[in-house]
Amino acid sequence: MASSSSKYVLGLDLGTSSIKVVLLDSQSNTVTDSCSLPTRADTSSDGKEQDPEQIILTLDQCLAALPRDKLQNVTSIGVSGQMHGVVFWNAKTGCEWSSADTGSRFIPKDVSHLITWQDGRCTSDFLSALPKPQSHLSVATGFGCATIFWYTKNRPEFLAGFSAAGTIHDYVVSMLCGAQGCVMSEQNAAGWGYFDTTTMQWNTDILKGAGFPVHLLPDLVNSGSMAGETCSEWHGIPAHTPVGAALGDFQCSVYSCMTNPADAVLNISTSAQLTYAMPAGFAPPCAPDPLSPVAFFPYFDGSYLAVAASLNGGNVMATFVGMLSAWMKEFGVEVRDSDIYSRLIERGLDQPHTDLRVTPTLLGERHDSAGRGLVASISPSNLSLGHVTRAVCRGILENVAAMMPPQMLLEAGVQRIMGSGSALSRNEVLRQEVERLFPLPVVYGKEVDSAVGVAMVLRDKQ
Ligand SMILES: Nc1ncnc2c1ncn2[C@@H]1O[C@H](COP(=O)(O)OP(=O)(O)O)[C@@H](O)[C@H]1O
Ligand SMILES: O=C(CO)[C@@H](O)[C@H](O)[C@H](O)[C@H](O)COP(=O)(O)O
Repeated sequence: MASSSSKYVLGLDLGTSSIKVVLLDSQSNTVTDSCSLPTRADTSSDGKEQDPEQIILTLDQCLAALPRDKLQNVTSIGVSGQMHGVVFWNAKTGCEWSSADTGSRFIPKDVSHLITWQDGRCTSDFLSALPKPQSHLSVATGFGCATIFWYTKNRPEFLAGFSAAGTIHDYVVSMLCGAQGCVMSEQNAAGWGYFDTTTMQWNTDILKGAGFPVHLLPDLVNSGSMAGETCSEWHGIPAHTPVGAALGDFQCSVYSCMTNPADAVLNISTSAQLTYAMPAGFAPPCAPDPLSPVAFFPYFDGSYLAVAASLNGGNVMATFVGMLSAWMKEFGVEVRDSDIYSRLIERGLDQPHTDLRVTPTLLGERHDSAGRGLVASISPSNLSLGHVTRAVCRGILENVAAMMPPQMLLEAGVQRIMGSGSALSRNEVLRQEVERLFPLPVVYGKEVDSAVGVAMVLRDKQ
C-alpha cells in the first residue's frame, strides 16, 4: 500500500521483444513495482516489422499489473524504447481513447506497422546512392531516415496516408500528450540518421534536395526535456501529468547502471551494446566512418558514449530456440520456448569448453552489412546441445569483443563492466562468456534496466 505522501515516476521501455514498466519512488529512488511482458508483435519471423496495436496492448497489460493507488500518485512519465525504427501515423487521428472502470487507455488508429532496426530493405547499393549525411554518424538499413527514403523511392503512395512519424516510443509520447505532431529527443534523432549532433539539427537542406518528405521530420528537443503533459487520465494516472520526450533504450540502460566514469556497460537484450563514456569535452569526428564498429552516440548534456552496437545479441539465442522449436514441431513435439531456454542453458553450463566455433552474425553488422553467420570446426564429438549452446553464447560475446576489444576498454581507463539486459541476466552461459573474455570485474543489474533508467532521468530532471 502506498503512503499518501509517496510520489512515483513511471518508467516505460518499449523493447524489441518485451515491454517493461517500473514505478520509481521519487523520494527513496528505489523501484517499488515492475512488470515485464513479451510483446510478440512481429508481423513476420524476421522481426522487420511489428504491429503497434499489439505493442500498446502489451503496454496496457503491464500497466494493469501495477498497483492503482501508486499509479494515481505518478508525478511524471518517462518513455524509452528500441531505437532507429520508424512508425507513421495521422497526427489528428493517431489513436482513439476508451474508458473503463480500470481507467482510460488509447488504441492505435491510422498507424502504420513499426519498421524496426532489424529491417533490411535498404541494400548497400540503395544506401550508397543516398546523399552523404552531414553528421559523424553513418546511415544504415533500419534507420528511420533510410526507411523513409526507401518509401519515397519505392512506395510514395504509402507515405501519402500519414502526416507524422517517429520511433514507437515517440508515438506513445505523442498519443499520451494528445500532440498534433511529434517531438523527438536528440538521442532518437541521432538513431534516425541525417542528424547533426553538434548543431542539434536535421540535415534539412540535404534531405530536401534529395526529395525527402521533410514535413515528416519531428521537432527536436534536448534529451531529458519534457514533451508535454498527459491529455487524459491514463490507467489511473491523472491528466496533466508531465511526460518526458522519448529516449533511446541504450542510453537509458547506461543511465540505470553507470555510476562511475570508469564503468563500461554491456547490455544484451534483443541486440547487444558495449559502451563507455567519452571524456567531457569530447567532440565527435566531422565525418562518419562506415567501416568502424564503434560509433559515438549522444548521451546527455552534450556528452557522448562510444558504443559497439551489435545487431546480434539475444536475438541469436531466440533464433536458435525458434529453430529447435520448429524442428521439434516437424516431429509432432511441442515444447514451450521457456523450457527450451532453460534446458539449453543447463546443458551449456554442463559444457564449459568447446572447440565448435559459431560466428553468430545472422543479421550482419552495420559496419559489415554483407557478413552472415558461420559454423566451423564441426566434429562428431561437439554436436551436443551443450556444445552448440556454449558455442553460440561464446560467439555472441566474441563478436562484441571483436567490435570493441578488451584492450580498447583498458586504454580508455575502464575498470569495471556493468552487465544489463534480460538476455544477460537470464542466461548464465552468456555471463560466463563475458567473464572469460573481458579481464575486468563484471557487476550485473536487474532485468528492467532501460525502464529504470528512463524513470531515473525523469526524477533527476524534476
Ligand atoms: N526464458 C528465457 N530464458 C533466457 N533468455 C531468454 C528467455 N526468453 C527470452 N530470452 C532472451 O531475452 C531476449 C530478449 O530480451 P528483452 O530484454 O526482453 O529484449 P528487449 O529489451 O529487446 O525487448 C531474447 O532475445 C532472448 O535471448
Ligand atoms: O543500435 C543501437 C545503438 O546504435 C542499439 O543500441 C539500440 O539499443 C536499439 O535500440 C536496439 O538495437 C534495440 O534495443 P533492444 O530492443 O535490443 O534493447
